[in-house]
Amino acid sequence: MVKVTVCGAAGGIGQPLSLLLKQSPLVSHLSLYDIVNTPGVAADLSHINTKSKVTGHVGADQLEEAIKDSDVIVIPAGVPRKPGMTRDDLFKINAGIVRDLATAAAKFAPKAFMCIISNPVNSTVPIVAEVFKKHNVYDPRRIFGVTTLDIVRASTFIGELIGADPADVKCNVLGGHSGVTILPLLSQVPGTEKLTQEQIEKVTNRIQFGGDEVVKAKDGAGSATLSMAFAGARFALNVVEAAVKGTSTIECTYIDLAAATPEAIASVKEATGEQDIAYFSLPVELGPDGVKNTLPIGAISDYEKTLFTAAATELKGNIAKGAAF
Ligand SMILES: NC(=O)C1=CN([C@@H]2O[C@H](COP(=O)(O)OP(=O)(O)OC[C@H]3O[C@@H](n4cnc5c(N)ncnc54)[C@H](O)[C@@H]3O)[C@@H](O)[C@H]2O)C=CC1
Ligand SMILES: O=C([O-])CC(=O)C(=O)O
Repeated sequence: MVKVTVCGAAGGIGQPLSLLLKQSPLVSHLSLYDIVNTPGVAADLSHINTKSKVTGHVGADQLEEAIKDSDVIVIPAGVPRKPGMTRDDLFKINAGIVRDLATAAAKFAPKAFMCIISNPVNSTVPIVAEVFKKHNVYDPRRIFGVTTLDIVRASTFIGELIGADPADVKCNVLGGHSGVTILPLLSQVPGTEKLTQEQIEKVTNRIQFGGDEVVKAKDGAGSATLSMAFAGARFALNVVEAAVKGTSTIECTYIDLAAATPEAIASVKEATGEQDIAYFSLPVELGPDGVKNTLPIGAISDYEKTLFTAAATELKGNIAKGAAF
């Protein structure tokens, strides 16, 4: 029995994400929470002939029921960007939303795997961690910042460039989830040797600012929703599969380095010029308790080293802001 709760389920990400989760035979109860419209979304999805039960819960009064005993909680609740905004500009509104949802999770589903999509991810993950610490239920292995869209974008853009099927292109993307904190490691991807330095820098920048490309194209109507739903479902279902079936999958995800191995922590220190960073996205092997193992960064190019230094400063500021909130 696996209960997955989506908080923000009526939104641009929430609806297609819930649709993709409804298709999984691994989910037995899909619980949809939002402050609006979840009864309709739940009624609609409940007609799909997969075995999971769908329930809709609307408003703070129904949050406990929505969240209670969840195994996985996915949070795409909050406001998206408009052109000209940074992800950090969303902090003012989204920090409080995420804190309140995390508080309910800490009380009613303290063992749930928390998959945080709401931006700014670099800060919202530390917020969730601090809430869980306050309630004495913190396990850093169970809280994840969902950075899967960066990995999905890297596969797509690199695949286009080197003429490979994007589904076969695996590129680790480390660091955080905003602009220069997004660190795609192209030098580790077979087939990129043939790219010029100019091509490498251009595609790196495109991966780092892929979110802006969508925000600009949507022209005031929000940010990535469909590709995010795809990425979010992939991540959440990998977490479920690792927990239920013991399938070992490696996904890059933004975690508290308290859950990382000494080798992985040392590799972050080395790559960032000996900076102390509390949260970082690393290749994580998922298991029955969440983070089972973390892989070190591995060899990186001189160009990638310069990216790590720039990322570290911004990331540290984002983390401190979230933890202090
Ligand atoms: N991690 C990532 O890679 C990505 C993150 N995002 C972020 O995901 C978030 C959601 O984006 P969209 O779905 O496009 O926004 P949206 O505005 O379409 O949907 C957000 C939903 O959250 C709900 N909501 C607001 N306050 C809530 C509360 N207190 N409790 C529960 N639900 C609440 C709204 O009613 C709405 O249905 C944004 O912060 C966005 O920046 C977006 C794309 C990628
Ligand atoms: O760009 C945004 O604001 C939404 C997001 O995080 C992304 O698409 O990567």
